[in-house]
Amino acid sequence: MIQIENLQFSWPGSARPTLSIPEFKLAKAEHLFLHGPSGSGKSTLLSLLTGIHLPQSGRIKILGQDLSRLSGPGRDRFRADHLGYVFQQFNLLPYLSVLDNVLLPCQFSKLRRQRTGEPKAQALHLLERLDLHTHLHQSVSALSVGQQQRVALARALIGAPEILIADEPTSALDAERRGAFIELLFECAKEHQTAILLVSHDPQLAMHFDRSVSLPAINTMETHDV
Ligand SMILES: Nc1ncnc2c1ncn2[C@@H]1O[C@H](COP(=O)(O)OP(=O)(O)OP(=O)(O)O)[C@@H](O)[C@H]1O
Repeated sequence: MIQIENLQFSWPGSARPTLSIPEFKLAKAEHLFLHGPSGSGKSTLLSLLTGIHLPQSGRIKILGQDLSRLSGPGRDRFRADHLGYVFQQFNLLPYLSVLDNVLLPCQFSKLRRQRTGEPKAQALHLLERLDLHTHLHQSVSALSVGQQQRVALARALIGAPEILIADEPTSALDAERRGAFIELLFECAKEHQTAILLVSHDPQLAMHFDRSVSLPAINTMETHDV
């Protein structure tokens, strides 16, 4: 699903690479928990896996596709077709309703639209599972941070992408909502054989995953804030 070889990435102006990863793999349908100290490069790695940034050297293959071989618009299309993602800042569109935000991936990707069959019905189902069905037509900017986090999960899951990438997706949720969030995540993943790569500082989440990896263990650069 994900294959990294000899990856090197430096932020512009940085004296040394943030990431230097000789090898990393995520298998089909594998659920991986990624952790590491603040500043160790977890979000940077996710931005490379989602094709938002490109490494200066090395290779990232997602579903066999080398991301560096795609154009910018090609990477956007690839991401829309195959990846569901929940970013730390959610990246919801504030002027759209909850329902329309969840439906967005089906507008950007014909593949995701075809996989859902009936996008609106699936959006409603996901929002109901996340206890957001009474907020369907509300603007997302009027929601609490925890509610926005759950909208971002529903948006990531619609249309059954092959890989779900999530950066601290439960940080704003209370224990009960975190339980519902994780339950839905794994239920959808099981149903569609979705691989999950989830970054979190919450060690309690690790037990739900097949494998737990510390970023400093795979990154040969020592970058974290001490
Ligand atoms: N847009 C950017 N431009 C320049 N440097 C950046 C940028 N984003 C992150 N960095 C730097 O890259 C390093 C890794 O940051 P990153 O956000 O990937 O860490 P992280 O492990 O996700 O941290 P946290 O757990 O606090 O979210 C840090 O030194 C940070 O300052």
